[in-house]
Amino acid sequence: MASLFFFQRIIRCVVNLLMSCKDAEKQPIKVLITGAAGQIGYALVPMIARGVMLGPDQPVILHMLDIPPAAEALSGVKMELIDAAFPLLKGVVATTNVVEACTGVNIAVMVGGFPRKEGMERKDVMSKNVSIYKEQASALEKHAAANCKVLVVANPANTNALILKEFAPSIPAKNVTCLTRLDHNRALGQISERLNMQVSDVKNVIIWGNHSSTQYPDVNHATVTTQAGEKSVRELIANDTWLNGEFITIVQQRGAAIIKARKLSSALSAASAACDHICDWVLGTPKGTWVSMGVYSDGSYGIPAGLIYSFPVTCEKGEWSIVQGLKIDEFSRAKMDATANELIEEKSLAYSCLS
Ligand SMILES: NC(=O)c1ccc[n+]([C@@H]2O[C@H](COP(=O)([O-])OP(=O)(O)OC[C@H]3O[C@@H](n4cnc5c(N)ncnc54)[C@H](O)[C@@H]3O)[C@@H](O)[C@H]2O)c1
Ligand SMILES: O=C(O)C[C@H](O)C(=O)O
Repeated sequence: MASLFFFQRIIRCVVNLLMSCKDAEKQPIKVLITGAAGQIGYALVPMIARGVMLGPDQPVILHMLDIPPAAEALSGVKMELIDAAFPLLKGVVATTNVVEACTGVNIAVMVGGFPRKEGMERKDVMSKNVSIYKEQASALEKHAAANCKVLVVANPANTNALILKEFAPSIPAKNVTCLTRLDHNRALGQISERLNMQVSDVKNVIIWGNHSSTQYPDVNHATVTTQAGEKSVRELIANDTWLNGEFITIVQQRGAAIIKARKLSSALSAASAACDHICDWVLGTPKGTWVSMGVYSDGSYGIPAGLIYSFPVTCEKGEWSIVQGLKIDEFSRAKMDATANELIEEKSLAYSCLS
């Protein structure tokens, strides 16, 4: 009996040793979160520290940036991170200094900015936020790690990302993306609710274009795994009127519906989508599955080059590629062009705000 106990202890020690060697193999990844004292930041940082973004065996160091009026709240978030004793969390920098925040970061999640409030014009948010993104572009360009991957969450997300890309010319265009994964996940959620099926069985919806009410949620290539095999969403739902009407409007207006219900914009779902976006980008999309990401257009599907536009992408070895060759019908073409036109207008508005 005593020897069995001794043997078990030895096995446990060997397992612990192997686990700690495995842990020691991975260098911590430095993740910047701007606007970290805000509501998305508060939901996002524990997810990253728990391994939701980069995997359960990937140590992380969090760099949290906010502005001076939020410094005390930011220090409170740091205290809570320490109190949560996350095993993967190897360090926390909480600062209002943009250079300190950007130094050496491998991933930058840009959440900082002003959310639109009641009575504010689109231009009011645009002018405030694009100047933040112009300034932070330079800091990232000068101080982030080479090959830093950037995800812009703050609205107007596509145009902020474009400004960041244009004012950080040495950061490769393929490294600057914006969040439309929340819209993608919302579309998956609506389909699974309608069919009363598991959301994990639905895949390959597409969000085309802008993270705004002109986005086009497209189910023409989406499928559901059923006991009888893979079926198309259109075939299973068998209601094109709903799919071409109400479904699109629900997804386009979901952010506004959440603001109406919570009196605050979405935060937990936005944080979760940001983790999904980076996780798939870094670790790869499952075979046969694509996701939606706002990326720098190369002219695919006739979308003007030089916009940050949401496309279906697959990811492998830390690189995204736009899914090519999907059939686009007339209905989709019109919606894809309308959201591209809005992005062209936003781009010129952004430049007029900066001049
Ligand atoms: N793309 C998406 O899917 C999506 C979804 C939800 C919200 N959003 C956007 O994300 C942004 C953040 O939303 P929130 O609810 O967390 O807002 P919030 O107001 O709670 O937090 C924003 C934080 O950014 C900080 N900030 C302001 N200027 C900054 C700067 N120059 N540098 C660093 N930090 C700065 C603020 O002090 C604040 O703490 C908003 O623009 C919102 O519209 C995008
Ligand atoms: O902040 C908003 O305007 C809404 C947000 O972008 C969302 O989609 O939930």
